[in-house]
Amino acid sequence: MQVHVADHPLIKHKLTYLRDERTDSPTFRRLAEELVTLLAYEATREVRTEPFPIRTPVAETTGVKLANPKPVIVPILRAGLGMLEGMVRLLPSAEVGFLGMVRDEETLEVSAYANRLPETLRGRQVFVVDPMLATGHTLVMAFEFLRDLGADDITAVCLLAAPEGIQNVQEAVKDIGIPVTLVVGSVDERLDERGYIVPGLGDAGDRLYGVV
Ligand SMILES: O=P(O)(O)OC[C@H]1O[C@H](OP(=O)(O)OP(=O)(O)O)[C@H](O)[C@@H]1O
Ligand SMILES: O=c1cc[nH]c(=O)[nH]1
Ligand SMILES: [Mg+2]
Repeated sequence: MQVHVADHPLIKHKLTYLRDERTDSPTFRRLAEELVTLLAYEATREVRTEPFPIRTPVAETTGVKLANPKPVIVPILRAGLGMLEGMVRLLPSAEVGFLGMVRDEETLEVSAYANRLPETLRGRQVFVVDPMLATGHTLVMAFEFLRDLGADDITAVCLLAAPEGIQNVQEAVKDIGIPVTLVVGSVDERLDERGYIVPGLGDAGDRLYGVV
C-alpha cells in the first residue's frame, strides 16, 4: 500500500483549527470540506484521463478529460459525509456510492448497516473518504466490500490516521490483494485505550453532526 502524508502548511493550519475543541460544528464542517479539497489534489494525481481534442480561439490542440468509466466516490457514513462535497467539487462527474459503518465503542469491532454501491466496480477508480483511520477496522471492511464488487484500484482519503491503524491496514491489504493508496493529512502519535487518535480531534461524526 502506498501511503502519502500531505505535507503542506495550509493543511497543517486547517487541521489545527479542526482539532481545537473550541471549533463549532459549522466551522468544523467547512474546514473538513476545505481539507478534503486540498488532499484530493494529491489523491487524484493518478486519475485516469483520455485525450480530448478542442479548438481554442487561437488554434487546435489536444487536451485531456477524465476517462470513462468515471471514478466512484464512496463516503463512509456518518463522518465520511463531511468530506463528500469537497471531493465532488473536484470530481463533479464522479458517481457516488455509500457505505454505512459504525464501530462498537467497547470492542472496536465494525459493523456495516448500509450499502448502496454500483452493481460492479470493475474498471472503476474508487475514492473512499473517511476523516479518521484509527484501528483501521473500518477501512479494511470497506476495502473488502469494494474488492468483492470488482474494484481493483482504491484510494482512501483520511484527514487523520494513527500509526497502529496504518500498520493494520497495510497488513490486511496484502490479503485483500488489490492496489490501494492512502492519502492522509497527518499521522498522529498513537491510539489511546478507547481507540481514539491522540492528539486527534475527538469523535469526528459527533463534531460534524452532533451526538446521537
Ligand atoms: O479505524 P477505526 O477504528 O475503524 O475507526 C474509524 C472509524 O470511526 C469513525 O466512525 P464511527 O464508527 O464513529 O461512526 P460515525 O461516523 O457514524 O460516527 C470514523 O469516521 C471511522 O469510520
Ligand atoms: O479518534 C477517533 C477514532 C475513531 N473515530 C473518531 O471519530 N475519532
Ligand atoms: Mg463516530
